Amino acid sequence: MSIKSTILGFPRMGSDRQLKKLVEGFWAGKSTEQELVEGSKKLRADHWALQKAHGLSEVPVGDFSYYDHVLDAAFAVGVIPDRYKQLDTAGTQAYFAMARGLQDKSIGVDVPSLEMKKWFDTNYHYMVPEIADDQKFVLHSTKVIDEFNEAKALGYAARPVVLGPVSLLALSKTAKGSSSKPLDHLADLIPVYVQLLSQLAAAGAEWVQLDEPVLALDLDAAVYKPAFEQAYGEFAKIAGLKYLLTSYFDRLGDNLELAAALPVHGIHLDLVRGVADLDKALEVVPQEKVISAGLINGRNIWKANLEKQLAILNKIVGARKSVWVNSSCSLLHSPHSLRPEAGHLDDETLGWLSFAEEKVEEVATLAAVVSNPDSVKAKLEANAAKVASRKQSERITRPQVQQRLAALDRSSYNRKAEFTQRQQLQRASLKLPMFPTTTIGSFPQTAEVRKARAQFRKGTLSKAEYQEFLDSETRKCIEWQDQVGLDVLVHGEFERTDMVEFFGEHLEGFVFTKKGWVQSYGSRCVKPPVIYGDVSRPHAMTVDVARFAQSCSANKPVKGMLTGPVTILQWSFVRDDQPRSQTAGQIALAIRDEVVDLEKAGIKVIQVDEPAIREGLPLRKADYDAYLKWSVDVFRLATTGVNNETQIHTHFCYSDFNEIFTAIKSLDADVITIENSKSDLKLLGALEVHGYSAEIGPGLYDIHSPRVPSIEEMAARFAALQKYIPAENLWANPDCGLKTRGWPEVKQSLTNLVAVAADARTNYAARKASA
Ligand code: MET
Ligand SMILES: [Zn+2]
Repeated sequence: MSIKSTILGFPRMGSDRQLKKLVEGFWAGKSTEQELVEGSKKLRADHWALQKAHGLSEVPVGDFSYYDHVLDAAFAVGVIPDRYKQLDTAGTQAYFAMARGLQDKSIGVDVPSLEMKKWFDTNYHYMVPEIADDQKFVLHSTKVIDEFNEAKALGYAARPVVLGPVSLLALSKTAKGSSSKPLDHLADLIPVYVQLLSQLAAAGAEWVQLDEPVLALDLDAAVYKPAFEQAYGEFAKIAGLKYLLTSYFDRLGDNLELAAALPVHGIHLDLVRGVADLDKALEVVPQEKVISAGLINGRNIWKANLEKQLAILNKIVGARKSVWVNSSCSLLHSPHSLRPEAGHLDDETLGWLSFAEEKVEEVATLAAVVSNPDSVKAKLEANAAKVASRKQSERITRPQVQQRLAALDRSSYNRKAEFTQRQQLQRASLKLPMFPTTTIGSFPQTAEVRKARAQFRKGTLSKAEYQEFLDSETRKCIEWQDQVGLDVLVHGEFERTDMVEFFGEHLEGFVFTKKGWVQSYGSRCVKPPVIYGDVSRPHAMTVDVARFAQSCSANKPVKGMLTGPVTILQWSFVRDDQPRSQTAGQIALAIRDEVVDLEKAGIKVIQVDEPAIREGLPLRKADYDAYLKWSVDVFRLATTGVNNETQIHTHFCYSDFNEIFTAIKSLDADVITIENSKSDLKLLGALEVHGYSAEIGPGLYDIHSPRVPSIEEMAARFAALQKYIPAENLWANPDCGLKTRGWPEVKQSLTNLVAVAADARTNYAARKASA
C-alpha cells in the first residue's frame, strides 16, 4: 500500500497578506520588480516549508500567482491579445496590464484589462483569456518550470500544477472580431503544452497535476470527449511523466467515465462535494491508477470530522494499491492559518475551525492513520472531542428565529402591488429626471478612511471621534454628488470594509476572524465572517447613517444600502449543519426588518445588493431550480415588507444572465443595476431574448480599472443600450461600487457619466420633438 499526502494548492497571499503588499507596492512604484520577484520567492519557500513541517509528503508548485492562475496559464502559452503587445511582455508590464488595464500618458498607453469572471461557484475571480481566429500559441513563460526548480533546489518533493488545456480554452472567450470557438484551437495549443510538459520532465518532475475543473460541469460529450482524448493522448507520449488529473467543486458525475479512461496516472476526486462519485470511481478507474482522495474541504473553515473522512478513506485504501490523501480543491479559498486567531476568538469557536495550515495537518493526519496509526491516536481523539463540542453547543440554536421562519406565509414574499403600479407611485414621489444617474454605493476607501478605522479598532480613536470622521466623509461625499449632478445619492459606505463584514458584525450568529483573509481577485482579499449559529438582528444597522446622509442633501433622495441574504450567505463561511437555504432565510428576516426600519426613517430608495446570486448557482443544471427557488424567495422575503412608493433596487456585478434571467425577473425589484461594460454588452443579448420590463441600469464603465472612461466611450454604450431598453426605464451608473478607486479618477469618471446622461436627455427631447 503506498500513500501520499498532499494538497491541490496553497493560498498565495501569505500569513499577513505579504503578496498584496508586494504587488501593490510595485504598482505604486514604491518598490522594484526585483523586490516583487524576491519577496514572492520567499513567500513560496515559506509555504512549502509549512506544508512539509506538517507532514505532507509532496507539495504543489506553480499554484502561486502574482494575480491569477488562469491569467498565468494564458500568458504561459502566449495568449496575449494584440493590444498588450506594444508593452513589455517579458517582464510584468503586459501581464499586469492584462490583469488591471494600463493608462499611462507618458508612454501613450491606454488599454483596458481582460474581462474578469467568477471562478466556478467561488468568490474568486479569474481573468478571461481571449482567443482570436488567428491565435498563435507559443511557450511564452516558464513560470511553472522555474518554480519547480526553485522547490527542487530547496529539497522538496514537488508537483507542478498546470491548468489543463481543455479547461483553459473552455474558460476563455472568443476575441472581439473573431468568430471561432476557443476550443476549436485545441490542436494548435497541444504542442505548446507538450513542450511545457517535456521541459518539466527534463527538469525532473515526476508527477504533474493537470487541473481540468470543467469536468465538474455539464459537458457536451460530443465536443469534450474527443478534446480530452486528443490532448491527453499526446501528453501520454511524453516519457517519464505521470499525470494527476483533477477536477473539483462538484461531482464528476457523467464525466467520470471519460476522466477514468484518459491515459493519465491518477484521478483526483473531490470527496466533499462529489462523494457521490466514489463507488462508481472505484469500479471504473483502472486499478493501476492512483486515486487522489480529496477528503479535506478546501472551501470551508470547519474542522474536518476525521472519523467520518477516515471511513471514506478506508474504503478506498481497502480497494486500491496506491492512494493519495488530498484537499478537496486548492486551499486558495481558505484563510492562511488559525494561529493569529488564538486570543482573538474564544476557545470554543477556535476549536471548531480549521484554516489552510490546519487543513494541511488534517491531510497529513489522515494519511498517517493509514501508514502509522499509533502516531496520530491523540490527534484523532482531540478532533473527535472538538467535533462533538460543536454538535452540542447551546450557542448555536435560537428557537425564536427558527419559529419565526417556520411560521411565515406567502404574503411575506410579495409586494403590495404589481411593478407597473408601483412605478407610477414611485415616479410621483421621487420625481427623478429621465435617465436618472446614480452610483452603486461605495466611494473610495482612501488611506485616510482605512487609517481612521484602524485607529478606532486599536482604540486610539474614540467611538465619538470615529463617528465624527465618518459623518464628515459622508457629508463631503453627498455634497460632491449633489454638486456634480447625480440624481440618486449614496452615503459612500465609509464605515464598511466590504459588503458582508459590517452586517455580520451587527447580527447574532456570526463571528469574525482577525486574519482570515481569502483572495477575491488580484491583490484584493476579503475576510468572510463565519456563520456558526442561528442569525438574528438585535438592533437596526444602517438607519442612523442613512438618516444622516439624507439630511446632507436638500432635495435628492439618498439610497439605503444593504447586502442581500444570498450574498451575505455566499460571502461568508457558512455552517454545514443545516441547509444553506435555511441560513439564508434567517438572514433574510434580519434584512427585512432593516428595510422596514429604513423606510420608517424616511428613506425612499433602498438597494439590496445581490451580486452573489449568480456565483451561488450550482455547477450542474440539475441543481439549478432548487437553488434559484430559494434564493429568489429569500430576496423577496428581505425586500417586500415596504410600501409601494418605496423603490427597491438591487445590483449584480456580472452579465452572464441567460441562465438566471427568469429568476432575476422574479426578484420583482423596481430597479436593477448590473455589470455590463466589461463584457461587450453581452447582457443585451439576454435582454433581447428574455425581455425586461422593470427599470435597469447597465454599467457604463468598468470600475475595476483605474482608467477614466471618456464621454464618447460611455455615450456609445448608452446609445447602444437605448436600442434594447425603453428610455423611460434606463438608468446611468457605473458597473459597481467605487471603493477600490481613488477620488481623482472617480470624480472625472462620474462627471463624464453625468454629462452622458445630460446629453442623452437632450437628444431624447430632440427626438421626441421631431417625431
Ligand atoms: C460587489 S457589489 C458592490 C455593491 C456595493 N454597494 C458597493 O458599491 O460597493
Ligand atoms: Zn457590484
